[in-house]
Amino acid sequence: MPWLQLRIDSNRQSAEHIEDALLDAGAASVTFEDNADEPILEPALGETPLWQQTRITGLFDAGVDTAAVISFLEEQLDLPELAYRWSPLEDRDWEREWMKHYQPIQCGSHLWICPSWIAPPNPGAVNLLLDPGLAFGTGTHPTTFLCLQWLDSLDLKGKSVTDYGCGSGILAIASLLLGASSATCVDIDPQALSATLDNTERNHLEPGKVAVFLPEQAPQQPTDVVIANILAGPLVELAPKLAERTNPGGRLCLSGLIEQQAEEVMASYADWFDFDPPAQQEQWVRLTAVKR
Ligand SMILES: C[S@@+](CC[C@H](N)C(=O)[O-])C[C@H]1O[C@@H](n2cnc3c(N)ncnc32)[C@H](O)[C@@H]1O
Repeated sequence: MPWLQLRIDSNRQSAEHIEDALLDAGAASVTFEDNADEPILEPALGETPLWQQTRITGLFDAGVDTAAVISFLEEQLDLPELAYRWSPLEDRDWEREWMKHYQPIQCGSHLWICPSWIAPPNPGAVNLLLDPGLAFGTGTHPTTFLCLQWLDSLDLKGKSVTDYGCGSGILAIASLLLGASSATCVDIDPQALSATLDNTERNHLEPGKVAVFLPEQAPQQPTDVVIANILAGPLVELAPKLAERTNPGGRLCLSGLIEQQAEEVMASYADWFDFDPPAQQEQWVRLTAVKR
């Protein structure tokens, strides 16, 4: 049977609501991707970040009444003009087509991010198993990739790590697999905290090594490494808090900002940290520093 796929780009907060509406409209399955397709212009420090965008794809039988589906969704989602795109998908391999997008990614000399349905190409490497889900962080986005490359370059043996804005927990889990002794994960989104715990289990890490918290509940205890892949605005606001969370001589990694925002972000941390030269991929910049 041939299929039709319906793509909707949305912010991540609405993604679950859209998933429910697609299933209620008769979708056979719904999948999510971090949407890194659109070029970023010059967002102000607090502007909605690109990484909050999610592409939601519903798969429908080709005989579906497309107009009825759209009017059902517009009504359910209370969106009079939903932005969407229908496209056909061949019967033979729709599932494989979708899975093909998630290939193992090498991040530095040791670390690979591998979807759980593919045998790790290098079994002797440090293989982090991760499947795409609602929480951000599959390793495909440059902001995450830059952090993973940096973690891979460090000697993390016995270090304590804070992953502030943990999403899927990918950075905390990578740190632990690379030798860190414990990880404190913080996120404003409870769904990210449960995804982090699920991914910890998937990677056969001792549950006691990872602790997850909403920001207001997070202990203030400093750690040896602090990583935050958020947005320039929150990174500036969080500067005193992240400084307090970093041990003297400890390392900081900030990601989720673009070149034009780097100077302002660095200035807000300058009272406590000495910065390394920035690293860049596409328009995204990663800042790393040592606490004095
Ligand atoms: C870009 S995702 C990063 C996820 C993952 N750490 C990675 O590198 O792929 C940013 C995450 O930060 C969270 N977040 C945004 N603002 C935050 C804040 N002020 N405090 C804590 N978490 C925040 C979001 O919910 C989201 O899960």
